[in-house]
Amino acid sequence: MSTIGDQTTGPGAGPRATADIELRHLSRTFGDIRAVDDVSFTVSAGTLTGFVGGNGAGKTTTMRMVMGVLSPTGGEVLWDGRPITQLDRRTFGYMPEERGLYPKQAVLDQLVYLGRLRGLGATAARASVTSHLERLGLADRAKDHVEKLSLGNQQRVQIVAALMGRPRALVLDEPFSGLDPAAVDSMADLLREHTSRGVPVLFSSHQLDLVERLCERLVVLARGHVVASGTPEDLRSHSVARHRLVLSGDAGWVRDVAGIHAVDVDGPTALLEVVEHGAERRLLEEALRRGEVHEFSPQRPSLAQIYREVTA
Ligand SMILES: Nc1ncnc2c1ncn2[C@@H]1O[C@H](COP(=O)(O)OP(=O)(O)OP(=O)(O)O)[C@@H](O)[C@H]1O
Repeated sequence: MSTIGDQTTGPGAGPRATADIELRHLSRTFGDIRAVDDVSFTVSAGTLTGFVGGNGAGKTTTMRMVMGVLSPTGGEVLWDGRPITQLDRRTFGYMPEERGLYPKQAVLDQLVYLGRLRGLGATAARASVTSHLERLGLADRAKDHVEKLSLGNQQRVQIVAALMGRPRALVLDEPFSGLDPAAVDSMADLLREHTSRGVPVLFSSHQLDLVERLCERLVVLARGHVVASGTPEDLRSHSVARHRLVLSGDAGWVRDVAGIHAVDVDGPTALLEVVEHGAERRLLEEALRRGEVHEFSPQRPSLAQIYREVTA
């Protein structure tokens, strides 16, 4: 068995990895279903990229094509600027949607075995697994059979399986699902250590608050298409501006102001979208004419709001 990497255990040690994963016009059909349709984006070296989209949007299918589990019906995946090979993929850490641990094998033995399959030497595999189990609070469960672990702890074992050694890239399908807040924090720290040494990380998630907190870049998929991508700030700058208005009297009249969409009105408080440039000025003049204005402030759109807009 060949050995990939060195004897170091932590993700932060050793030389930097600096290659990108590029998806170019990737498509996949299943019969009549266009599960993934002309998807292009880059997971840049050292970048944590969140992959979001509703159920059935095509995230898992896309990740499977990146990992060579499924072949594309169109397009290609590049690694380091050239078509990706199975050998390249052996150096990636992958957490598939179907988790596939052996229930009746001890955690440590199973992970060391998986590390050996990934090309790690026996000593390096054991050292990396042990250090990851400690980081994820599972050191005392190393000798337990996987089936004895709670679902959340089985998920932690899956994380170790994907992150151990020194993967050159990470492709993680819902890695945060089922984790408690402490495990989410440990996982986030681990991912940051990988990105800080140049590893491109792509992970899917339905937890938009978490994606917003962690990601430097985002790709939003809907019905097999990329409907938005970029940094959270890029996406925000394309979002419809929202303002909060607080008056001394009832704010119901704002519903009739041209160019303004009243998202929510509750007594003297209104949440508004400015759909026509300059309408906020008209609105404010009218508000001042009618009485006191306690607050008129732009609202920073949440990722959840942006997500609803781009996938509508
Ligand atoms: N092996 C398959 N055979 C037929 N259809 C499939 C197959 N795999 C996926 N699909 C279809 O492709 C579409 C995309 O599915 P996919 O699992 O990639 O979405 P997803 O974004 O990962 O969804 P979720 O968030 O629910 O996991 C869906 O319509 C799904 O039913």
